[in-house]
Amino acid sequence: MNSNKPATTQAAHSARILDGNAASAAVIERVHDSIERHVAAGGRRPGLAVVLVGADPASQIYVRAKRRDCERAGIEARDFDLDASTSQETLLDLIQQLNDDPAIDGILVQLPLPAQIDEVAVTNSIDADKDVDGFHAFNVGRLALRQPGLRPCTPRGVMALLSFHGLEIRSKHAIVVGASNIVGRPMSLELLLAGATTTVTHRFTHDLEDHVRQADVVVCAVGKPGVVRPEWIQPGAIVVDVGINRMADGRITGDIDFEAASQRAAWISPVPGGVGPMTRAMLMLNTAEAAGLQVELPYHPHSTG
Ligand SMILES: Nc1nc2c(c(=O)[nH]1)N[C@@H](CN(C=O)c1ccc(C(=O)N[C@@H](CCC(=O)O)C(=O)O)cc1)CN2
Ligand SMILES: [Mg+2]
Repeated sequence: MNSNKPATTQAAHSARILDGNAASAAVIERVHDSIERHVAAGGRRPGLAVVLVGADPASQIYVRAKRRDCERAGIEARDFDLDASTSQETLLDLIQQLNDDPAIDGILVQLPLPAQIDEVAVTNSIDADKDVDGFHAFNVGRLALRQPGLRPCTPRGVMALLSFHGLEIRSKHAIVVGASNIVGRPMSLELLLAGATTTVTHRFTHDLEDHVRQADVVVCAVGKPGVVRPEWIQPGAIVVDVGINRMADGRITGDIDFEAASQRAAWISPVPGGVGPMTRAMLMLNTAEAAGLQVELPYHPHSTG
């Protein structure tokens, strides 16, 4: 993880770095402290079921990293590695057992799932109180109605990354590029909740350039290098790159040309070392919260609007 460019290669650029490695380490440390205090007082260690179906190489990397994060956070990870040919019925049966297991506080089913399995049916079968990915329709609905419960990890991680660096986004004009269920849509709800004027663009949007040019905050989550051109970025904007694109040489890169965008933006998140580690840190935070623990955060969360 993070074996290529470190997050600190900023000397020649004007933009400051939104450092996901530092911010995520600080969150995991607080989660760890809270759990160890709870266990020392006789409480049960939080348990996370980590379910991986098949052998998608990227998913294997993420799941391995999440299991390592559990060790750092003091969370008991229980591993379920299922064959790629697993039926939907078998997976739903496992989820039912985990829903009923009092030692399990959180259930994570790594996405994407193999084609024979309906992702929506699976995410909605998880007990909403154990839905540490925040993908269940009930939890997304709560976010939409300003009653946040368990919140999707990547959008919550973006908000935490901004807060960690002291960035206030209330009243700013934010654009979300990409409207996926796991990032773009809940991202727009998080930004609304924090009081940003929020535009969501997607594959049917005309004039993406005009929208980006007006934005104080650009969150790009498409998974296509170059989809937002650096010259569209307003000088002084905050740029959050959620894209993860694997290049032929094995390196990963974001959706936006980091070097060029750094010449215009005031703040920018790198790939790797930006949003990715925050996604994993929020999974640890959500698991502690699902276990009923209160975690003192190393930043002031955005007030809700
Ligand atoms: N059940 C879920 N599935 C998926 C989610 C999710 O939140 N829950 N999100 C994405 C993938 N994802 C989490 O699982 C994820 C992506 C990237 C990273 C990360 O740490 N990235 C590193 C680089 C990693 C590398 O070297 O490849 C970084 O950006 O620095 C963590 C989690 C889809 N599925
Ligand atoms: Mg996520």
